[in-house]
Amino acid sequence: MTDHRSRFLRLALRVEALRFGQFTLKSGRQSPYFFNAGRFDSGVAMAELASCYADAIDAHFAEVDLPAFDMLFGPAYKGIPLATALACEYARRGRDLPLAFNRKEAKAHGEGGSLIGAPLAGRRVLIVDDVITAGTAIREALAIIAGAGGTAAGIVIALDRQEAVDPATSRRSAAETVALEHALPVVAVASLHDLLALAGADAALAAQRAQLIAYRDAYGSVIGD
Ligand SMILES: O=P(O)(O)OC[C@H]1O[C@H](OP(=O)(O)OP(=O)(O)O)[C@H](O)[C@@H]1O
Ligand SMILES: O=C(O)c1cc(=O)[nH]c(=O)[nH]1
Repeated sequence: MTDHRSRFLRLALRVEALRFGQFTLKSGRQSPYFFNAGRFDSGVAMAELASCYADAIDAHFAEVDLPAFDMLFGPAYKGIPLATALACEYARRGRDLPLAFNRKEAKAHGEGGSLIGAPLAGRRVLIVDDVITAGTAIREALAIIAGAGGTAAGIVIALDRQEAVDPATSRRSAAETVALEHALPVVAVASLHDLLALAGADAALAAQRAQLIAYRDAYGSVIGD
């Protein structure tokens, strides 16, 4: 497993952003695990997370000659601190990227509207979010960017849960579906596959493995090892 994957998973377990139990997802599915990006709730934890995102992005785009994106967008709510922390990490690495995010409810006073930050028009925008399950949040973000005159250049998430939108009809994951439909790269720092690999090698996680596999077999894009 590449360094940024295992660093991220161990960090997420340490700050209890990754937890095991029974959770209801936005899609209504009952999941034996949950990734709560709200638990990166200190400067050090958020800075470490941002460095994992930047390493994953740089590894993915290493072969591209021109900068593949020139702006970051964080969808409300959890994408907002993630995109902001990533912008700070890129500044630390010598790249100053414009940054924007949205409000879930438009504001009628003051500056008004639902977009905050640098203008999206004419930019190649990298969407920064925490997790993809069914892809609903990412589709909304794509519509916001297009509506504001920007061009989506890619999507980066911390965790790809690798779930099919409707497993009865297709086992293609939501992330792969969005990638194909919009011809966009979807970069995940880590995936359920990586979490299962870690669970297989780590005695403290071994007890979770059977439930993760049962869930993956019910909803996942990948079945079997
Ligand atoms: O792929 P999906 O099925 O859309 O699920 C993943 C999305 O769900 C959560 O967002 P939520 O809408 O709960 O908002 P939050 O960021 O305000 O917590 C999460 O932060 C992802 O953005
Ligand atoms: O599908 C979701 O709603 C979801 C899954 C997850 O692991 N984390 C999260 O914030 N949302």
